[in-house]
Amino acid sequence: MNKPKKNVREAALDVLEAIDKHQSYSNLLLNQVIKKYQITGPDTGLLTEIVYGTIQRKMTLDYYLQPFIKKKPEHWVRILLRLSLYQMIYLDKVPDRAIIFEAVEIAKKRGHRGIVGLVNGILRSVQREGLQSLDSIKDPVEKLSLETSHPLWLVKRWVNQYGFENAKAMCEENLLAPVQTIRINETKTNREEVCRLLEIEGFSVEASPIIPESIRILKGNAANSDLFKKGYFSIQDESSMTVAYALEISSNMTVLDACAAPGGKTGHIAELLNGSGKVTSLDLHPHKIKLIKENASRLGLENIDEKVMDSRHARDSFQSESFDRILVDAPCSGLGVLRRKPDIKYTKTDQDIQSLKKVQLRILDETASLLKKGGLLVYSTCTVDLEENFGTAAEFLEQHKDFEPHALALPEALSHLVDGDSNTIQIFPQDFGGDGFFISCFRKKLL
Ligand SMILES: C[S@@+](CC[C@H](N)C(=O)[O-])C[C@H]1O[C@@H](n2cnc3c(N)ncnc32)[C@H](O)[C@@H]1O
Repeated sequence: MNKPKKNVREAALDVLEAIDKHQSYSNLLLNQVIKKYQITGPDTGLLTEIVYGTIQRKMTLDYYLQPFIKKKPEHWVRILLRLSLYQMIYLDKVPDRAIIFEAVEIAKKRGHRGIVGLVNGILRSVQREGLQSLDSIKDPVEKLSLETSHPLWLVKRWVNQYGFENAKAMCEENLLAPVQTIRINETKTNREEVCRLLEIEGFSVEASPIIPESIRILKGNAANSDLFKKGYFSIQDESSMTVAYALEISSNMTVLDACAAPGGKTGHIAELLNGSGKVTSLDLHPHKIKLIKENASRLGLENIDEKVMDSRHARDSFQSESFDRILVDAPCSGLGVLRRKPDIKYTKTDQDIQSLKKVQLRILDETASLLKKGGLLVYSTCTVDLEENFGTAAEFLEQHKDFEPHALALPEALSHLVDGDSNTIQIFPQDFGGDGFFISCFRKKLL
């Protein structure tokens, strides 16, 4: 194995600095740095854990560091302190003295002697004196915010919307690493076969108790399996897989996926159509349309038609009433995927929610006329927010008297999460370990 071109902690510092500076997504930057510095094997896991863990716990780490910091340090020094403290508190595998040694070496490379002394001094003081307790914070909401590193406005909002216990369970779940899940491409193979082949390859797997065509990967990264390259499966979260169920797909249907990239749900719908019908997949960004094409070709799906298009102007390109099903898996605040993209929690604001709601309603409004009478329109998001989700769904119905709520069709294992014949579901990350997701279904009236 080649030696990586950069030490893992230094690489972690680079990624964390770039995320803060350029507001870039952690997953994209991490992948770039792994490639650039040729980081492989267990080092990839360690780098990922340090980067994600430090972001996930940023507010808690700052709370612990605060009594030891007398003067505001340079930005990179604060990040170095955070990532070192993260390892000291949450990573058992490396002794504190090794973590401090590494931090000091990085400080020597990057800064002057004063900074080296500062980093060494602060980390040694933490080691000697221990961490200030969170128990001195009397307000339970403020304590939850600091304990789980979720901004106060967000915790307050969730407590108001869902109650303290639900908000707490969600914040705690958001700190856990998600289990990787895959969706079997049933046009090529079946779940038993893929389970068997993955186990031969050395993966540890179990059949999903939630989705009949899904497998949970308990050990290993399924993206590295040959079966992935052969198109036997896609990597997709279980909550995300439930969306295609709500569309009630059957053979020969024409389906519009109005916000389709990178194509997770497009692929699922095309598989359910099993070679018949057609999925028309739109996305605003050409580079993202490329991802849908690559996925379709890997999965061997020929019933997908990808187009770069702003769905807010879809009526210019399609005749009215030309689709049996429409999916609007809308651009959203993403508060249901904080385990995968923890940086979102520090950058999103309640103003973002307001403007996203407008875009979502605009796309729903534009595409509604493209649906055939009797057809189903599904609006979904990967967020947990009452106003954004239920608010948009309610406003859509209010403005479109030709639509009515349609009882959600879901995998059997999720029926207990829906009230009677409700047309909506809010999946919380703590429900079964899937992403937070909202799904709602409307039917266009026949008359
Ligand atoms: C939540 S993601 C969709 C995920 C996708 N359905 C999947 O399952 O892989 C939302 C997508 O909407 C796209 N988007 C945002 N605004 C759009 C618009 N006005 N028209 C079309 N696509 C848009 C974004 O580029 C993004 O890829």
